[in-house]
Amino acid sequence: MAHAIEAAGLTKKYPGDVRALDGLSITVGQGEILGLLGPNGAGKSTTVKILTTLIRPDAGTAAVAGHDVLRRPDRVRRVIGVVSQKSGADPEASGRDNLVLQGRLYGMGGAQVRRRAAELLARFGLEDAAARKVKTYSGGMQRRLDVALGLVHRPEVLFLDEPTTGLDPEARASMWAEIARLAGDDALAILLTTHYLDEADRLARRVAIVDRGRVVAEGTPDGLKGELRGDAVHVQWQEAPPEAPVREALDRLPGVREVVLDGTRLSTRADDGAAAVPAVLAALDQAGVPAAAATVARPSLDDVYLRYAGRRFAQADGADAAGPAEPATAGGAR
Ligand SMILES: Nc1ncnc2c1ncn2[C@@H]1O[C@H](COP(=O)(O)OP(=O)(O)OP(=O)(O)O)[C@@H](O)[C@H]1O
Repeated sequence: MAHAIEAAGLTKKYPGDVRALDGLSITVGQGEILGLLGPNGAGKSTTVKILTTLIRPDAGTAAVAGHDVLRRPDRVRRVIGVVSQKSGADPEASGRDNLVLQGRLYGMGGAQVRRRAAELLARFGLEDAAARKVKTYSGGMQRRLDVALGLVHRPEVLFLDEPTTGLDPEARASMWAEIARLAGDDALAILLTTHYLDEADRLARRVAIVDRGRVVAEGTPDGLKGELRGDAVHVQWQEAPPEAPVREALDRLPGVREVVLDGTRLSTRADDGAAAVPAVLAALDQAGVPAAAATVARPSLDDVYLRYAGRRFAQADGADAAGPAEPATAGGAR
């Protein structure tokens, strides 16, 4: 089997002429986490629905664990685990009963299913809460149970649709560790959809950036960031400056390129960010548009997204999904 997941040229239109997928292609190998990264509405959930046989594409092909999703959906369903955005657990039942019921749905018998439930409760740190109703669980515990439910029947391929949305930092970190173990120790192929750039950066061996229904960039997080030459320089104003003098000032500076002005914030790239900051600030001062602060950062996935999608991730997402930038050198803040 070449790949655990192989999708090529997927297209999908919804009523109202919404083109959710526009020729999307991805592959995921065994033991690999592919991060499908994109803002709200990019087409991530539609991709997962097609690969998990919930909906059919208008065109394109897809196979999961070697089974064609259109011709053998029954086989696909037996080898996949799906953890969707909305919890599938019964809040009125205990964690253990939820796991046992799920196992029975997959045809697992008495002792076997109880053993598997106990194993998963231990693995996900839910032993003490095993007999409690799920509605009394914290958000992090519920999410861990959701992942355990997706694993009861020992799938080969796991789909995790935004697994950490709404979790606090501690619960996110423990979920990340568990997901990494699933790909590492258990050699599961994992398709992880997320709109958190830092999550993709941290977890995924490869990232596919999806914008408007297609993959616009693909590679390892470090590889994608490494393709962006030089440093990212971010400039901040108290109030949005007029665009023309800002652009004219920066156009004249050698080594400064790819200027994107977005309200009070400007992003640009420079071969040597630390050296460029004083020149950038001086040029803006001279042009009558003095900035409040400037910082230098190593390129982030947000910068990668900006390069390929032509807009900032958070701007497309309508939320601060990018997380804080990681400053490598503090520039001339003032
Ligand atoms: N059943 C549907 N009917 C009509 N339009 C739909 C339907 N489902 C999704 N869409 C639209 O298709 C596009 C892609 O949606 P999709 O849910 O795949 O995006 P997403 O990347 O998963 O976003 P999110 O992060 O919000 O889940 C969006 O414009 C969405 O509004």
